Amino acid sequence: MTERYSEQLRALSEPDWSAATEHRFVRELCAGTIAPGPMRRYLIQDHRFLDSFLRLLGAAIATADTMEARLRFGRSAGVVSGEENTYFLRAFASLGVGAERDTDPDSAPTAGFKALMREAAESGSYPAVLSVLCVAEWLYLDWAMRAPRPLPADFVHAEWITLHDNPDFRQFVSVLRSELDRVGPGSDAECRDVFRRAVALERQFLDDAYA
Ligand SMILES: Cc1ncc(C[n+]2csc(CCO)c2C)c(N)n1
Repeated sequence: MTERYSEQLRALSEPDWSAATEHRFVRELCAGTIAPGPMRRYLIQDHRFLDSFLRLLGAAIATADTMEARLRFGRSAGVVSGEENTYFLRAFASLGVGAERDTDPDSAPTAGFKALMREAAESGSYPAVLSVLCVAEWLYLDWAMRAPRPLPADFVHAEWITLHDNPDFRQFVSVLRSELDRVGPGSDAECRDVFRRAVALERQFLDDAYA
């Protein structure tokens, strides 16, 4: 039996995929034991990631080759712009994040992600855009769905997990994987390159929370 194309890409991205999904940040977040310092640093950097991510979703809306996919990306853009953004604002208030939200420089992995997302968006290539989106969503679902229950009491921890493991999000990851299975093999070299670089950056992004 041949493996799904998206699963082949995931396997090729090892050992970075497992290093990210089993990262110290993930373990401490899911246990509710993560120190405020790394949580703050992570969220400040991640909020910047979200801005470029929205641009990438815009590129997916623009480059998708079916209307059905375009509609799905449009709905996801609404979620990221709504619920997800308010989580950041409430979490910043709870963690006492002030001016550093704007003044801290971009970390190297944040800058790398912004560059990769811009590159994919500007390529105009639906398979390249899908490769980055698929990593950013599927890798998060992969660790979030394995979080031990009950979830931590602090909403800063618990909500970051449920944002990445809920029925709508699972369905979105399933669409992204099906789309990549469908169009990826026609642009194999490009997808392998972009997917692998995105997974390496995910791992570095998590490492950076403890830098
Ligand atoms: C470095 C980094 N990689 C992936 C995600 C996950 N993520 C980012 S935007 C988005 C879409 C809607 O939730 C998702 C799942 C993240 N937050 N930070």
